[in-house]
Amino acid sequence: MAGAGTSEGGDGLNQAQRAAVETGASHNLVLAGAGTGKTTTIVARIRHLIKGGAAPDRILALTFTRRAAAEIRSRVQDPARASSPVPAMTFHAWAMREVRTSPDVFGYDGWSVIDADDQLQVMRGVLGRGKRVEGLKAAQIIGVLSFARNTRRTLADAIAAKHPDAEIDAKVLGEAVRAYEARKRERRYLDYDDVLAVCAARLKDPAVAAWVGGHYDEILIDEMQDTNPLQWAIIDPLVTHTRFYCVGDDAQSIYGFRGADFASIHSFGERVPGARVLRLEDNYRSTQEILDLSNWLLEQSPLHYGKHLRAVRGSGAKPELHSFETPQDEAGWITGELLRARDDGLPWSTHLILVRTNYSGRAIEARLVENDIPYVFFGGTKLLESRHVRDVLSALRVIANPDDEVAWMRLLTLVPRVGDVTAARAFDAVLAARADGASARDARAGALAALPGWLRAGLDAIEEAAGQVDDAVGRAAAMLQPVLAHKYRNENWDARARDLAHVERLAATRGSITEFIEEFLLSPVFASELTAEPKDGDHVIVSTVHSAKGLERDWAFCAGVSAGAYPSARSLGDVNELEEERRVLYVALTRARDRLAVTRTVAHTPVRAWVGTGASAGFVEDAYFLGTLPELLVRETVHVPGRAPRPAPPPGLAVPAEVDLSVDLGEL
Ligand SMILES: Nc1ncnc2c1ncn2[C@@H]1O[C@H](COP(=O)(O)OP(=O)(O)OP(=O)(O)O)[C@@H](O)[C@H]1O
Repeated sequence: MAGAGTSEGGDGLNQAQRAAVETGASHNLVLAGAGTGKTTTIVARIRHLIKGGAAPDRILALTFTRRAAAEIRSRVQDPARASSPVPAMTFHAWAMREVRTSPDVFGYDGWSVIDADDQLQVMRGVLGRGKRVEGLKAAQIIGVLSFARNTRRTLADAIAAKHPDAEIDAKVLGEAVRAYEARKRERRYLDYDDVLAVCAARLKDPAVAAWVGGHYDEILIDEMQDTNPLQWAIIDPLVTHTRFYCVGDDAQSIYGFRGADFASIHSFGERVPGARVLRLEDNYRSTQEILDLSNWLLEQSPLHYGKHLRAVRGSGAKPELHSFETPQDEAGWITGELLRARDDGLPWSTHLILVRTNYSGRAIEARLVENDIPYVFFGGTKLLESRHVRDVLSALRVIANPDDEVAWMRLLTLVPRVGDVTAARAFDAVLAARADGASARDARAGALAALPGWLRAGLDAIEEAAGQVDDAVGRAAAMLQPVLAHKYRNENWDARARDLAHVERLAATRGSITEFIEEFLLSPVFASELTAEPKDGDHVIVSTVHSAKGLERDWAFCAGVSAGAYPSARSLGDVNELEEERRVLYVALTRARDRLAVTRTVAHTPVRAWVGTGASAGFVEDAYFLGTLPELLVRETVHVPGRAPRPAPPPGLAVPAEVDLSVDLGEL
């Protein structure tokens, strides 16, 4: 079995890591492969800065997820010294914090942040008012608009990239988008992309850039490969005012669909004058056999990553490849392995199960539940995006921003016998009263007079508790409890009620309703992370690959690595999407320390997909990543049971019978 990773020096870092931690250059990019210690290095760098005298609050760590931010904070924090924590947060959360703490500089005071679901409501409202766009649905328009903004392309270019075959009337689309933007302005909404766009726009002013940059000695960015051009537009103007320390792996870039351009990391040196590029090449996580399979996968790519991971830990067991007939068989085998390991004394926390999508994990989750195996799912529904939570938040949102039409409509239509028309009329009355100078409370008193009294009284009570956000959440949940218990009576209401208690707890330390909602919209927490109550904290992790960055476990099961899923049939025909799919599988394979089991269901036919329409259309043949896998790299087991041949029919049945296939015409 592999030995422990060897580190030189007393700080647990190897030479390349130490050089990366102690670098004296103003700007640095640590370009490194999976498991080579990027997180270790970023944490050591922050400690190094603090040891060198930097105040923790003059350091900023930007991460891709709330979990990664929490991990950095906890690993940096020296329990012996109660120093103030280093700010570590997601890019969006930080941009919003800048906007909120300096309204004189950024403006947008009193505007509300809306998420994808609200954006869709606003867009549907626009399309419903006669701006129909043939060829694109509301969600697709929102998607392509976001892609254009994150990649800083024109909408026409984004359409050409995302919907090359759609026949769209550009003028009609342009009008719909303008109407959508006007609607957002009118309602004082900032969507997810606006938060970054406001920052990027204001930072173009050199005085603003100097002022913001002046707050930090160093900004560290994790997962730099997933940074998109809009985020670069925030980084660029700050380069002359603070130091940047970026860490990334081009082979782990899996957010191209959101506009990230993994190749931009290669031009870091040119984009950031004076930048030093440092490399980490020794993998401390996995055994060489696991890395051999991961290296092979990257080598099959037409892109040149120039990466070849070496295992400090040396040799171990070969990765396994298991083929099953159905996803249920696959799930059954995985759970069987977990139970066997448990019998052998291994804790549940030995295991990580990686799935491609929330949906594809269902069969495995069902088996885990059936076998009473404690697990936490990473990925899935974001707590603040689930319907019942949104219902309760709508009551808080109308207090935080009385002009919030989407929230008003959601709240009012929860009231029994109130439909869209009555709700819209009540909302218009709130707006009219406010335009006449009425306070929010008086506006509600008039506009909601014809609706049940509990609504007005409940909203007044929430407003009174607004400074104590958990209390405000509790009051909103209590006000809506009867209607929600009825609405979700057949949809697991008890579990939903428990979620609401979690939301109340999350709100406890937040200063205002706006701060609370924005923080959790911009850096989401997954419902399952909070609600799972694993025994003794010992549990299996099931994670989508996109939520698995930074994770590692002794055993990793990569499930559903079947033809049609890796790459997904959707991405066939587009080389960029295809290569992104390869990187998704690469992230999955590189999570295992000792045992990697790749499982799949066997395809009965080669994967062929019809791609595109018009002249460019055609069938794309099998592009399964493991189609050409050399035998030597894995130990393969085929679990498909041989089917017993069907017995021959009894002699009387074997005579071909003619069947009446004509349709009954009835009265015709
Ligand atoms: N110098 C070292 N000596 C011993 N172990 C190390 C060293 N550096 C890193 N490790 C260990 O290697 C593993 C991977 O490190 P880390 O998670 O920091 O890598 P990473 O580059 O961020 O990985 P990924 O990008 O794949 O998530 C961890 O278990 C870490 O503790």
